[in-house]
Amino acid sequence: MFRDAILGKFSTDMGIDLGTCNTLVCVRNEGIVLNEPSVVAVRKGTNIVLNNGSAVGEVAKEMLGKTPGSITAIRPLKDGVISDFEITEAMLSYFIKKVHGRGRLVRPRVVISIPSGITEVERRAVIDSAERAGARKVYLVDEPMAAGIGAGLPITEPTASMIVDIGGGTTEVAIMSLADISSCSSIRVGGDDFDESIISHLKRTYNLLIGEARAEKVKIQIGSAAPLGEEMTMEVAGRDTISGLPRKIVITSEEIREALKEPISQIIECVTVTLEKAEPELAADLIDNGIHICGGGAMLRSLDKVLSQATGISVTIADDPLTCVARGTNVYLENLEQWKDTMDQADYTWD
Ligand SMILES: Nc1ncnc2c1ncn2[C@@H]1O[C@H](COP(=O)(O)OP(=O)(O)OP(=O)(O)O)[C@@H](O)[C@H]1O
Repeated sequence: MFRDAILGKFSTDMGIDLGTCNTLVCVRNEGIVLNEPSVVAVRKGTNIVLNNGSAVGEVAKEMLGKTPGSITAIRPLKDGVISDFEITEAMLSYFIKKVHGRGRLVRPRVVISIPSGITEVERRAVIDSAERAGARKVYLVDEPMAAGIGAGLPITEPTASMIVDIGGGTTEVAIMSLADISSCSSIRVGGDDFDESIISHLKRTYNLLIGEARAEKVKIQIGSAAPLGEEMTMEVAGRDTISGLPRKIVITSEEIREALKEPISQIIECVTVTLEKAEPELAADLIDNGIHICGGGAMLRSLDKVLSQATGISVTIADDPLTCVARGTNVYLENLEQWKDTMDQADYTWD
């Protein structure tokens, strides 16, 4: 305790929401200080990060799908978990250095939010990556708890709070009460699967190939889960799979909605399964308390409406849904001294 307090004076403890699409870093008393895409650009076939280790985040995302033969832009997390250990380490190392500053003498303590459904091996990979990236001590917190806190839900009270966090690679659904998770489910379906569905639809229907970045633009510009008051159209360019040449087409919001039906119904099923597992008293509370949704996927037009129709419970989109988990992680960070003994933790072994 005393050692931590002294070391804390020389380091900047930080909270990290390590996401499939975006990584957010917060610092005690300062809030969110970094919000960048979880992308790293490397020399092809190696783990050498370009620009002397700084081709990470926004710079690297711009390269996704546009890299020449010698460069690859990698997303080191897939479906909410680390799929490329070394690249994740390089990415975390860059972010930690950027926030912590090279001049600091002592390695920081780091609180990281992780999906609740991941395996012990996957948890260990997060801890190892953070330690090797420069953390002195790593504390893990459950993403749904952090999301609930970030959304301002009364998760410590004896009443049910339900959060649905629709990220890029995963959807986490949890019912919480008295500062604990009562029931939860997680599926490896999220906003990225919406993009994949759009890519498949254009390929199947129009023989047009588009990349992930363009599919995401289509989703954000005209994507929806329920009919819109005024339907929209959008021009999309890609490569014709038959002629091999670039081509432009005009698509409608109706057809994109149809293409998104499959991943949306998987998310709805995950929510209803969690509701079915809830204790009767907590299920009853939810009639009044409603469901809160967050994560970037929650911003898909009328997803809240469709979810409410399917469950019969009111659905609210949390304020600033993309930063909910990071803001909740920040609350853990602010209370690290009081709460650290209750958090899943791993020590850095000093030589
Ligand atoms: N306006 C929007 N409409 C629909 N989807 C959006 C919008 N803005 C962002 N998204 C999507 O949100 C997803 C990213 O959300 P978020 O940053 O919460 O995920 P993450 O935390 O990185 O992922 P995970 O929690 O799965 O690890 C992406 O799929 C992105 O396309």
